[in-house]
Amino acid sequence: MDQNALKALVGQEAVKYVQDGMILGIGTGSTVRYMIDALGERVKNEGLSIVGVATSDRSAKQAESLGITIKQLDEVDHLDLTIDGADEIDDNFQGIKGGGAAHLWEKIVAINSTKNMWIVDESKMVHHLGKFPLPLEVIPFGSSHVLEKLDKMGFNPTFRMKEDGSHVLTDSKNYIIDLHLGRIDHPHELANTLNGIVGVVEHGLFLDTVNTVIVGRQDGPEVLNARD
Ligand SMILES: O=C[C@H](O)[C@H](O)[C@H](O)COP(=O)(O)O
Repeated sequence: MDQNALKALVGQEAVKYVQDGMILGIGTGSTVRYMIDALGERVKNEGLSIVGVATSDRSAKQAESLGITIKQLDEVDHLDLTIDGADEIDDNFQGIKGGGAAHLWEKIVAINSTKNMWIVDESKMVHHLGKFPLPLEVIPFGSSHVLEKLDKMGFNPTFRMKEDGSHVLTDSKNYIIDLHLGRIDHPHELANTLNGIVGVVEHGLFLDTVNTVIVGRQDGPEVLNARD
């Protein structure tokens, strides 16, 4: 199976955990796209009744096009389960997200969700975080000074740019700075440091967040329980 087939596999597996009446957080990314497709099938074929809260405009649009009811986070009083992708997951089930520039909304949805499930192909499982550049969502105002500060701190930062030379913009119209760290030995310490930098809205370290990971492996989906 190629990478896309593994992504489709975990997307289809994840929707088996969705129950009638749930309020579901819907993540973002190429893996979640398959999950949304599979969810749309269940809504259409089984009459599954759920409300989705999307972590990006793209996911909301796709879900609505498939007949899935979407509400804003502030219109619901809780979320039962959120299904999202990830860029890296380490041996302690800590993760990096934000490769698709959606980690701010994803984190807000995740912390308001009773349970969090991540779906990934096996290439995302790593022993140590940090090979994947760590995304930061930053306010455009003064962002070059934030970049300079991050550079002086040794974080090897770059703005994420489009091919036309303009900044990648998040759904909140902010910029993304990627930190090329190579290896993150102390993710909680790094998270605290980044939380203290004015102008950084949110970083892509998702620590102590996920309950269940579904990994797409060549011999089928593997379900890992991270924490209850
Ligand atoms: O910002 C994007 C999200 O955090 C995605 O969930 C993450 O980047 C994984 O995306 P993909 O499934 O496309 O690898």
